[in-house]
Amino acid sequence: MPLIASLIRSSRWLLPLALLVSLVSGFANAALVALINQALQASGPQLLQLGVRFALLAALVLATRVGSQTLFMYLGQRVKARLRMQTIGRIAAASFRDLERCGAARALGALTQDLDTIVVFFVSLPSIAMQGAVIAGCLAYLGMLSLPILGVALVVLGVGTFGTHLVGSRALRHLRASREREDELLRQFRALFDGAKELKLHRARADAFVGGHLAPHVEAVRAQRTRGYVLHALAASWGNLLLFGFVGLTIFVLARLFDADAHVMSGYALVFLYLIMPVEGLLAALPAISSARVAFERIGKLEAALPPEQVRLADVDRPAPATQPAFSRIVLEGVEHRYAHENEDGFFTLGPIDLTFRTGELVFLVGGNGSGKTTLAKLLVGLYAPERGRLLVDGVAVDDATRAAYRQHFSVVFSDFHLFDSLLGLSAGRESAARALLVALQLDHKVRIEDGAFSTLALSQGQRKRLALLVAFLEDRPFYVFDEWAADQDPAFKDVFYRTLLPELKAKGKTVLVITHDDRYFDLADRLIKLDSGLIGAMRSGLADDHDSDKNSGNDMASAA
Ligand SMILES: Nc1ncnc2c1ncn2[C@@H]1O[C@H](COP(=O)(O)OP(=O)(O)OP(=O)(O)O)[C@@H](O)[C@H]1O
Repeated sequence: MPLIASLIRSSRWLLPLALLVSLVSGFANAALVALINQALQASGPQLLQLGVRFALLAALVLATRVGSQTLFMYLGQRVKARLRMQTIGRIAAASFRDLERCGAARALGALTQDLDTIVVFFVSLPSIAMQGAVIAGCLAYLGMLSLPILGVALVVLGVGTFGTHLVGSRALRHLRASREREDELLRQFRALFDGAKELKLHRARADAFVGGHLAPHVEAVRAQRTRGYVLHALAASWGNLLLFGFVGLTIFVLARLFDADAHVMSGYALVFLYLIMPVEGLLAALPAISSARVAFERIGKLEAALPPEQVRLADVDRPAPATQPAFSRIVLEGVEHRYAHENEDGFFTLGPIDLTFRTGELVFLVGGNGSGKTTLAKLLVGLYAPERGRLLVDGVAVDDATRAAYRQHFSVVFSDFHLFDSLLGLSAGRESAARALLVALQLDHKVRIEDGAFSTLALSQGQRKRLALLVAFLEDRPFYVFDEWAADQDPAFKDVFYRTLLPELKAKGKTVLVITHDDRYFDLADRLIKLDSGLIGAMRSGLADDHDSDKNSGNDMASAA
């Protein structure tokens, strides 16, 4: 698995060191058996010498055990942090469309549950390594006592491994399937909170959701996990059965056949007693190993589902020129986007769209629900790459490598905006401007800005939208897009938005696209574009030279409203 290989590489010398310490601990532990067996036959000064060696060896076992456990704990947490950052990096670098397709539940599951499973595995690695070393050491001692019996032990080991592998792979299938179901559960858990109002207000809905939706999923996960663990328990029992069979066969049959003396017999007894614990320990670790395998697979799959956008970072970091406009024209040329609806035959197709936006224009985008306005905005601002057609900035086409840089032209408040609780990515010098905006947006009695953070986000939806507008103003980008921003505002502030704030932006030379249903203000726009089932249905232009730049601009303005 490439993910494991990269983790092993990134741990550099720590993992081999931790493994080495575990092996030393395991072998030292096995050496104690031989020493104890010798001590059983010894007397006088030899016994004293063996006693000192026993004490030293026991100290070594304890010290290496503590050492390996500490190292693996440290490694486990380091691996978790590294994987977490790697996964976060992948999510942050993925395209918006891939993020939408993937969904938050899957990514959250990977970032929490799968990473925890991997850490549990890492933390159990020292005991696995030590137990492996004890078994190897015991087998070596067995070989010193009797080579034919070692041969039998190896055959038994082979049969045992084959059997546990067969059962274990079936168990793995169940664990894999139950983990998939858990992503769905995570999605449903979110609905418990997001839909709390709707559930509280409708008893039958709450019962149907909890009893009819959540409970069967919880039950299915339980059943599948249990099946997986029971199969692992069966594999472990199979291993134990073979061990006991081998011990019985050796003590009661083979030792007699090979005529073993008392020293060899006590050696067998000790080796077997010593073997039982680590063999059981290793078999008990099988579910943790399988779960970690599933977790690694899932993180790998998530990373494959979220390939990074091809970005020329130098372009993204380049500051936008403050004095001259960043563009004079943005052109959408035959642009199309299609959503495939899962479990449905239909597709929603936006476009082909031909449009031109110029510096300092105030454009209104109108249209019925589901006509494609937000989708068009996402295409315009570069969140979606057009499936057909292209975007041009002053004649230069935007491509995969320049799309991230292109997006930096826009400040957008979507209708499902997210408000961060601090002014991320804005210089500290913007705080005084932010305070002035709080006053202008009539929020200064509610919210303060301290150390670059809002004092509260516990606000009404309309107030939160004003804060989102504040953030957009602070960004001071050349192109503004507002998606039904005024829908939650009171009539007085709606008026401020349309009659004061928008003209101010325009006066500053900003291009503004306003998605709106407020027909009272349509006359304020330089241009009105109407979308109808994904196509531009009508346009009204206030600019004299507009009609020659847009192929769709010949329609009558009256029909637009
Ligand atoms: N993430 C998505 N995945 C699949 N289909 C989508 C997605 N977002 C929107 N759609 C579909 O695309 C169509 C257009 O949606 P869009 O949000 O662009 O419309 P809109 O004009 O902004 O609507 P409204 O005025 O209701 O906000 C809808 O029919 C919807 O079913």
